[in-house]
Amino acid sequence: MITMALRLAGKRCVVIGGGPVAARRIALFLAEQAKITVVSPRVTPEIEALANSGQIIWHPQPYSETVDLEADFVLLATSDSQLNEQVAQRARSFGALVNRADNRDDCDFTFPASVDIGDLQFAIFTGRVSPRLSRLMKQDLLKRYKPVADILPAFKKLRREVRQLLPTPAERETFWQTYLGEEQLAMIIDGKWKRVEEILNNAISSIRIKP
Ligand SMILES: C[C@@]1(CC(=O)O)c2cc3[nH]c(cc4nc(cc5[nH]c(cc(n2)[C@H]1CCC(=O)O)[C@@](C)(CC(=O)O)[C@@H]5CCC(=O)O)C(CC(=O)O)=C4CCC(=O)O)c(CCC(=O)O)c3CC(=O)O
Ligand SMILES: NC(=O)C1=CN([C@@H]2O[C@H](COP(=O)(O)OP(=O)(O)OC[C@H]3O[C@@H](n4cnc5c(N)ncnc54)[C@H](O)[C@@H]3O)[C@@H](O)[C@H]2O)C=CC1
Repeated sequence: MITMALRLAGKRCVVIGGGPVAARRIALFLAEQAKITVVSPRVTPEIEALANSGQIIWHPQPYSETVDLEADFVLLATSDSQLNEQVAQRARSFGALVNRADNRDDCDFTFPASVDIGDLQFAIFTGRVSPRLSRLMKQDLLKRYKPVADILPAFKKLRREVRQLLPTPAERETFWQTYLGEEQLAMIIDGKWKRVEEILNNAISSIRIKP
């Protein structure tokens, strides 16, 4: 299995069904600027608002064979399993990649639980075993790694300084291996970034004063 971050700008995405599961996934595709069409007699208020503001197209009707499934991605999120199955087959005949919210074994791709904390991003899969566990681990990661996300801007500056001071990749690798290890990560998680920053700054200063 390959896990990857896809660029979806301009890609066509058709969503059948408009409940909370569809709403969650629409938000993800929309954030990547995909072109989204939803077909569903009823939708959540979030989906309705997106349609009203022209960010997505909503056809307020049940699925029928006349629905255009020529798309890059088709998300099946109705509560009718038989329908999901039937549409999955038709969508694949048009070459679309299919996700079915109700059947893990009939998905060409699946959604991870994703956590964004500033520039820090995690994607969690459980091999399709327990989405509930994914959700719980997501909460745990959010709490645990918030301090790491918070120091990324300061870290960016330090990394730039090291890059300027040490001309070769090998020297930079050695620097980071020497001064940033498991112990320092544990300190950052523990809220002791200032101490780690001091160590790194001292190390950088000592390179500066070398002849
Ligand atoms: C295989 C996969 C395919 C896919 O849908 O892409 C799939 C399938 C199914 N989910 C089901 C149920 C639930 N799903 C959630 C929640 C999430 N489900 C997500 C992903 C995935 N769900 C893919 C696997 C990813 C992996 O490898 O872990 C998350 C991570 C991402 C997202 O949905 O955006 C999101 C976490 C949200 C977050 O980020 O917080 C909850 C909990 C809740 O909502 O609180 C429940 C109820 C409790 C439970 O069952 O655990 C059912 C049974 C339906 C039924 O019983 O009818 C199926 C069908 C089946 O298993 O066959
Ligand atoms: N993968 C996941 O993360 C999860 C998957 N599920 C599964 O996904 C399904 C959808 O979940 P929810 O959004 O919570 O369900 P929901 O019942 O709130 O929404 C279903 C949507 O499908 C629409 N719909 C029904 N018949 C239709 C038709 N013939 N044509 C077009 N649209 C139709 C409804 O109008 C509604 O908008 C659940 O039935 C369950 O099997 C449930 C929870 C999480």
